[in-house]
Amino acid sequence: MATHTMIAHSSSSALAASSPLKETLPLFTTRSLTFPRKSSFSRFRLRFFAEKLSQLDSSNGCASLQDSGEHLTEEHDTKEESSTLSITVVGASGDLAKKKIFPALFALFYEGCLPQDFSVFGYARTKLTHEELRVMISRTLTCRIDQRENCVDKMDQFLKRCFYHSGQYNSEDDFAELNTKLKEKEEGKLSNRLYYLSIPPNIFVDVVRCASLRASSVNGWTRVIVEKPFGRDSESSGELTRCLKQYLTEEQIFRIDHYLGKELVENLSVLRFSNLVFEPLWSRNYIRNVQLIFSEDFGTEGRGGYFDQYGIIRDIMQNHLLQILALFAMETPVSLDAEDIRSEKVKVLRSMKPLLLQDMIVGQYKGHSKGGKAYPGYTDDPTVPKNSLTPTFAAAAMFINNARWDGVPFLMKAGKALHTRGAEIRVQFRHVPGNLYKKNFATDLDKATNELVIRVQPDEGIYLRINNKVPGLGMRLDRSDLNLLYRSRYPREIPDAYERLLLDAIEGERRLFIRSDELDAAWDLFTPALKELEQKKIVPELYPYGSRGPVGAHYLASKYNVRWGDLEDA
Ligand SMILES: NC(=O)C1=CN([C@@H]2O[C@H](COP(=O)(O)OP(=O)(O)OC[C@H]3O[C@@H](n4cnc5c(N)ncnc54)[C@H](OP(=O)(O)O)[C@@H]3O)[C@@H](O)[C@H]2O)C=CC1
Ligand SMILES: O=C1O[C@H](COP(=O)(O)O)[C@@H](O)[C@H](O)[C@H]1O
Repeated sequence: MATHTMIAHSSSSALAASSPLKETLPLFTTRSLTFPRKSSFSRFRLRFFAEKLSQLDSSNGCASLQDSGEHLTEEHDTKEESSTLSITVVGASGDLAKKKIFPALFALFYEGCLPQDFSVFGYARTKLTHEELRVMISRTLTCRIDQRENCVDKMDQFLKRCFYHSGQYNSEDDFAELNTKLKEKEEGKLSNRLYYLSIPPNIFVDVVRCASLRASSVNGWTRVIVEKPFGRDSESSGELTRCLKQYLTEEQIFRIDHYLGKELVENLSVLRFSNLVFEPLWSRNYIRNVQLIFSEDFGTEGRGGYFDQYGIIRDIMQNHLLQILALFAMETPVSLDAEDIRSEKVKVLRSMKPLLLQDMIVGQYKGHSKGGKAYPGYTDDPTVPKNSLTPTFAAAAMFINNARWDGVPFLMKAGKALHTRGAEIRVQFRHVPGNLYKKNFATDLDKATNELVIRVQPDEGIYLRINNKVPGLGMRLDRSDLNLLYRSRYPREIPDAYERLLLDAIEGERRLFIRSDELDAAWDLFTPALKELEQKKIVPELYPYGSRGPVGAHYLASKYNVRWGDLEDA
């Protein structure tokens, strides 16, 4: 086994710079309001400082901090001026890079969240000039609604910092050339380098090998953001981790799950741990079931080739929904530090029962015509085999074997080509014992339990469904929502998940990235059922494009005496 690592390849000062200990955050003391080096300091804490200084303006918290130069120490200024950040987007010609990564980087620049001295490199095989890359990127850049005035100038400034290098993913020479170009931009300053692997997973290791051996920073940190999928099962995921760790330390690997960067997912812990009214209810004593629901109103159009190798369980459930579940169900972490939170997530994942085939159902969408328009079936995609059994829909019931959650079904449902697009967490509470008002409900009492809904997207919001009296002389009860709709409460645009996660990676904040033991625990829960599904060649239930999905999902829920909450909203 090769023993090179980015650290081994670097000088001793690089070793120090990339050591986790070096990235430990200095503590805030009231004696002096000294800011630590910004690049090693989480935005989370910078906000804390900023609030202390009453300088947080109405932006997302970065511009005000850049503007607060007079409060920074000389030491900070010197370090900031003498360091550079190079962000290399590997797979720059691809869908994700264009759709999400470049726009997120621009948004960070626009908000003043990137360091003074940064450059962005695109790397891919496609032959492009710097100018062609800039034209490509410029098509997807947008400005925040409330600050449009200087948008064009800002875009120009950003695009001037963007460069392109064409190369093969397995060529050390091509990465050595990239290294030369990066060094030109870095001008001998302390250089921090971030690689974003926006490429298919089969070339992750090649890129990491070439980048680590030939294009890692010699005097600053080098970090690599790895996109999903992290393997197809426990074995392949373990193998990927082993291969990556030949070249990188765990601290250098930032495994991204972009759902963790979504505003409402971030808010989950705040809701739970900062409101006395929720935490006491957060257990089997009061919660009847929890539902994690993801739906898209479009199919796998354009991504059929990728999707067919993975399917909806690996694409959405094993990562996005399971991560939300872990945050929802974990015990209170010792602190908000990344390792404390991630350790609690691992604990709860390891307390879960691996998914059983009898606790899941799978579906696949078929072609459908509606309003004179024909919608294709999954297997109509030319990149998908005609006899594919890959699920585009799945529902599953999972359980946590610990004192808090014993017996509570956690139901997941995820599907493509459904009637609507959305992601939400639904918490259905138990009945009020000996309900005084049993006979005053017009509807079935079973529907009259409280429900807390955290709507991740679209129309981000949190609402609590309660029972109330209908005004009038009679005594009829109704259900209403106490509704925190973000659009009304916070009219400012919510940053995209990729913005938050990119900024965190730049700042070395690992809280929202997946640690390797979390990943192992997540795969252990799904691998046996996935294998059985494939070995037994289970045929998915067909559902029409644009429908509510297979009826099997209702049978699964009713087996655990649950009704899907989203259907009652409809
Ligand atoms: N697109 C999305 O919405 C999402 C994507 N992801 C993940 O992000 C990563 C990138 O996704 P996406 O941009 O859609 O991927 P693409 O298929 O668009 O690939 C990105 C780039 O990689 C190169 N590439 C593609 N296929 C191969 C191949 N077989 N061998 C070598 N190079 C190849 C191409 O660049 P060139 O030919 O110029 O070298 C391409 O532009 C993937 O891991 C994906 O799973 C995760 C969440 C959402
Ligand atoms: O990771 C993925 O996520 C997207 C959905 O992301 P969203 O932020 O638009 O909700 C999904 O379409 C894709 O299949 C999957 O790979």
